Amino acid sequence: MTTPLRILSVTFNPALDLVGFSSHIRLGELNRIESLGLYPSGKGVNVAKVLADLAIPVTVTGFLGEDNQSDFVQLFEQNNIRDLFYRVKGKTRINVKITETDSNVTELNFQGFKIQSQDWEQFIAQSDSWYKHFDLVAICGSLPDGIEISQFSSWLSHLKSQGLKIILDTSHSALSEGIKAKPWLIKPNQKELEDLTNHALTNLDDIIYSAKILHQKGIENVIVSMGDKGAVWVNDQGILRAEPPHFEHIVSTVGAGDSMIAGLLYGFIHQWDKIKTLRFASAVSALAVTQTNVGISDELVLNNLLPKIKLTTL
Ligand SMILES: Nc1ncnc2c1ncn2[C@@H]1O[C@H](COP(=O)(O)OP(=O)(O)OP(=O)(O)O)[C@@H](O)[C@H]1O
Ligand SMILES: O=P(O)(O)OC[C@@]1(O)O[C@H](CO)[C@@H](O)[C@@H]1O
Repeated sequence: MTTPLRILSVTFNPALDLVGFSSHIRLGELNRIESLGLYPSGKGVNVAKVLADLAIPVTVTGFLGEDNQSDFVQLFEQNNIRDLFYRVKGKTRINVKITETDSNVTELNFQGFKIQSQDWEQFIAQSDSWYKHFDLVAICGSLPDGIEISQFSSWLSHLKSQGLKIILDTSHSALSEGIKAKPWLIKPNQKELEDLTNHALTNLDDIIYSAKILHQKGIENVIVSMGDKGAVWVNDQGILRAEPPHFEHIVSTVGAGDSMIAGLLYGFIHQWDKIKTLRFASAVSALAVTQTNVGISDELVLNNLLPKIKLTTL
């Protein structure tokens, strides 16, 4: 039997997500919001939450504000998530997420804490031994102020040179600079891919063309997520498209992409083929949009979703 892959999930800029519902948001006016929850989150934390629900051992790291860490600590303890977060002075940010009746989700993501150069230096010194303990490192979400983008990119290259498989799920300059390190997998959504290529991608052919170019540049797996239109996965084995079922009622799309990353990791750990892996990842992410928070709330519902994912080899 082969040794299971060991997973590290990194969140440099976590958040407490304040999730709510309003029939209609009026800009510039007072809006009364129904509270749906306050969840310790951030992209890599969400990935870990889903993996923990799927009974996969996972370690988390990144930066966490020491002044409001209790909800995170409780989450990690209750879910057996190994906590290697580096504590920094101050508070982790709160992000606001509001779903409206028409399923539109408005997100207000705040900037977060500022990382001091000594925090970054200590963090990367610790990361130098990751290759001994982990196989796959998922680096998820935005970079807080204080992390120089060029340092970030050369750090990624260093991790890669140590033999780690890097999954990079970020945006803006962290993505455009990060891909220079040729991560093993990236999962931009359509908007992130548009920003990266500087083109409006109006149809599936355009999206696939751009994904292929990134793949040819040395990124082994390029997966573009397209919200309710599903995802396409370009790698050496070809192009695979997944389409989720249609949901009349969306609770919150927040964390759908993170749930997809967790589902992909689950497939890699079990050495599933590409079709089985993307089917599972798509079902996990589709489940996420029916909930206020990420996670596998009901395995039966997840299993019922699996046959409803349409897969097409293109
Ligand atoms: N409305 C929806 N119905 C069904 N499945 C959905 C819907 N929205 C998203 N998904 C599923 O979730 C996946 C990821 O969604 P999306 O492209 O919105 O990711 P994202 O923008 O990275 O999300 P986030 O940053 O909030 O985690 C999609 O590929 C799809 O499988
Ligand atoms: O500001 P970032 O780091 O890009 O994204 C942060 C965030 O929007 O991502 C998660 C959903 O994917 C949320 O839990 C969190 O608030």
